[in-house]
Parts: sequence; structure tokens; C-alpha cells
Amino acid sequence: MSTRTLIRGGLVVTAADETHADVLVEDGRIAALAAHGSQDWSADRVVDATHKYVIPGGVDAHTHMQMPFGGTYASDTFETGTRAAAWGGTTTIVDFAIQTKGRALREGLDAWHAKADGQCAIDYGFHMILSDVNDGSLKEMDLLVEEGISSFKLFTAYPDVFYSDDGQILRAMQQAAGNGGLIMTHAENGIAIDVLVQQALSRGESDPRYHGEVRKALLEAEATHRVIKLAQVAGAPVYVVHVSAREAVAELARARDEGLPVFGETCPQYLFLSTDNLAEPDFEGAKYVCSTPLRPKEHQDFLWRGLRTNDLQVVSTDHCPFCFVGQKELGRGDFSKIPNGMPGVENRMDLLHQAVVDGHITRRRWIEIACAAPARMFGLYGQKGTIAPGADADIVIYDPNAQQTLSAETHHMNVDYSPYEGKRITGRVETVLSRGELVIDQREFTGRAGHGAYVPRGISQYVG
Ligand SMILES: NC(=O)NCCC(=O)O
Ligand SMILES: [Zn+2]
Ligand SMILES: [Zn+2]
Repeated sequence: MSTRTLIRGGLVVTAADETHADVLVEDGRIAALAAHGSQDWSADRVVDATHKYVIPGGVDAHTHMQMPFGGTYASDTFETGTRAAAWGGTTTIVDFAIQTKGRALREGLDAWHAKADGQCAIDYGFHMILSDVNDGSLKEMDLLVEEGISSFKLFTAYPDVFYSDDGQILRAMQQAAGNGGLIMTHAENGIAIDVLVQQALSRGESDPRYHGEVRKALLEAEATHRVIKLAQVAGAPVYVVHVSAREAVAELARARDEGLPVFGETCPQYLFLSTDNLAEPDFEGAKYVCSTPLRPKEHQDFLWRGLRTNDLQVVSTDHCPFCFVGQKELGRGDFSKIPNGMPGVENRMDLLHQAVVDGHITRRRWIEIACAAPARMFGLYGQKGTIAPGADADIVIYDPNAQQTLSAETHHMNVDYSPYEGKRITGRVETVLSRGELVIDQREFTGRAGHGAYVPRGISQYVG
């Protein structure tokens, strides 16, 4: 049976414009927008958005639900992680399926489908991590692009785990140049970093803060430069994930000034946290261990600037939570054994709204970097990332004046700490629709595991 929902009285904010409009939702899609009260629409349900923003659901293009890493698993399952995402106003995630070395891409993809199927509260897609570039996996890339896995992550970091050498990365980029796929790179010089890790440990430097010291900004910049040049040789676009160093932003900016199809993502942890957090005493710094690492505070200005100038296009979370107790603690006495990753899928939309309040970005830029650009980058735009007739009715009613304090006591992510504990935020998600269904209704979860559907993606709309 068809359900009509009318969202009345709000300010509709998209990446393109801001309009005082009512929004009519029918059969899970946006049916129409019209000036407040100008249409006599009947509806089964009316959502009052007076004094609120009506924004597209967030698109978080970088998550790792229940990812195996460092001898343990990221602590959010697809069920808990997507529920938390909904609480935070995100209605689509793109997670990473992983190829095991020596095995087919298909096997990894099937395994990730099995984990997510029937578990998700919101829609989801997959990128594929290439851990083993060979003739077989290169051929498989073509098939995956055709069926909606149109992006592939390769690592210049983590030797013996996900690492690919330059020749392998070049071959994957050449394949992507032919099939329309987008290569994503984790750009840090992992070989050099491993030398520095061993040298630090042999000097007795074992605390979490040394994680930040050995993973040098210059080694992020070097790898960023290298993958850009490899992409140029291959004639392929490249998207650099979790950019944290000002020197890496400079590499992206230089390439983009030359007109190259080079794109970059940063994450809230690099915008709001720093090496000061990694240096917290009593092993508390372990909560902030992720790669690329947090940088000294000075880098934040360059990331904000990159987001304003569009040298960085996307803010994703790299949500990869590990509990402090029992997981982060695996690295007591050896920082290199701390599982890499931080939580954030629930906090991204709020933290970026705080950035609007603080004057770092405009309201429309908030929607661009958190909704529209990630949707476009990963072949979802039109269906996701905007509020326009025909788009999925993934809509957030956002109260820009509500006050909240971020805390592990109140968040919904399955992790025993918040990296943002005690941070005051102006603005809060009030109501969330996913394909027209209420999943958060005035700060109550009304969704269900299994509502979220797998979304096959097209070719990047930045590229194709
Ligand atoms: N980023 C991180 O520390 N963990 C997740 C894996 C990755 O994205 O490299
Ligand atoms: Zn990475
Ligand atoms: Zn990641």
C-alpha cells in the first residue's frame, strides 16, 4: 500500500540551494517540493519541520563494520553500526569488502554480503579491498564494476597485510582506466614506516604517541605523490582516503591545479583531534590510534581550507571502532599492536554542523561534503545525496539549535569510549527517514535490522 508523508515547514538545504519548502514523499521516494503551504497535499503522515532543516540523509563512504584487524574485529556489526549511523543522520554507508590474499574477489564480496544481509537499518553498498593484484583479480574487477562495486581500495601501507607494490597499484589503475572503476588509495609509505616502528620499539618507545611519530606526514605526502603519478601514468582517476597531513593536501592541490582527476577525503578525527590526544597518559592515547594518524593541531587549518577550496571533496568517518578494554589494550607495551581505527559513524553529521556554527564551512558545503559529493563520487547521486523529485526519500530533520554533549554514555555505537567525550555540539538529528520509512522518530529508534537494502552503485559521477 502506498504511504504518503508530508514534511512541512522546514528549510530544505541541499548542496545546491536552500529553500523554504514542504516535501512530499510517496512510495519511498521524494515526489515533489513546493513553497510552504502552497499545495493542498493530503498525506498519511505529517512531519512538522518548523524551525528545522530538512537535509538529505548522510552518505558515509568509508566504514568498516566488523572488520578483522590486528587479531580482533571492529566492534560494530552491520546491525549495531548502521543503527548508530541512523541515529547520527546517516542513511547510506559504503563499507569495504576484503579480498583475502590468494583468494578471489568474489569470495571476499560474498562474505561481506553474508555479514550485512538482513542486518542493516539503513542502505549500504560495498567497495572492494584488493589485497592480491594478479591476472585473476584484475579480470574480476571488470565484473564487479558491472554489478555495482565500482571502487577498489589499494594500500601502500600495512606490509604483509593489505600492501600492494607500485607495479600492482599501476596494474589495478590501468584496469580501472578501462572499466570505469575508481581506485582509492591508503597512501602512506608502509615499508619505511615499518623500519621506523622497529627503530622506535628498540629504543623503548612503546606508548601510543609513537604511533603518530613514526607515521610521518612526509611519508603520507610521498605516497600521495606516488599514487597520483601512478594514476597519471595509467590515465586513471584516483581518490585518496583519510588524508590527514597538510603536505598530502598540498600534493592533491598541485595535481588538481594541473587538471588531473585526483580526489581526496578527510575524516572528522583529523579535523577535531590531534597528536595531543595520542599523547594522553595511562595508555588513553590508544583510543586515538588510527592510520593515517592524527597530526599536530596546525594541520587542521589546511584540511579545513582544502574542504573549502574543494581540494578535498569528501568527509567520511573511516568508522572502525575497537573497544578500549580488551581490544586497544592488545597494544599495551607495543604501540604497533594497537588495532588501528576509531569510531565516528554516529558523529559525522553533527561534528560537521558544528563546523558550520564555528564558521569553517557554509551550510551548503556541509551537505556537499557529507551527502552530495560522496554520493557523486561513488555513483549514487540522484538516488542518494540530495532532496529532489525521484530521489530516495532519505531525509533528516535536523534541529540546528538543539544542544548536545557527545559521550559514550549516550552514543549508540558498540564501543566503550567516545573520542569526543564531553564535546558540546550545537545541532542534533531529530527525525530520519530511510526510503520513506521513519527510522528515527523524534529521537526514538523506530527502524529495524533488515530495512536497509544493498545498493549497487554506478560509475563515479566525478569520472564517468
Ligand atoms: N584507518 C584505520 O586506522 N583503520 C581502518 C583501516 C584503514 O582504513 O586503513
Ligand atoms: Zn586506510
Ligand atoms: Zn578505512
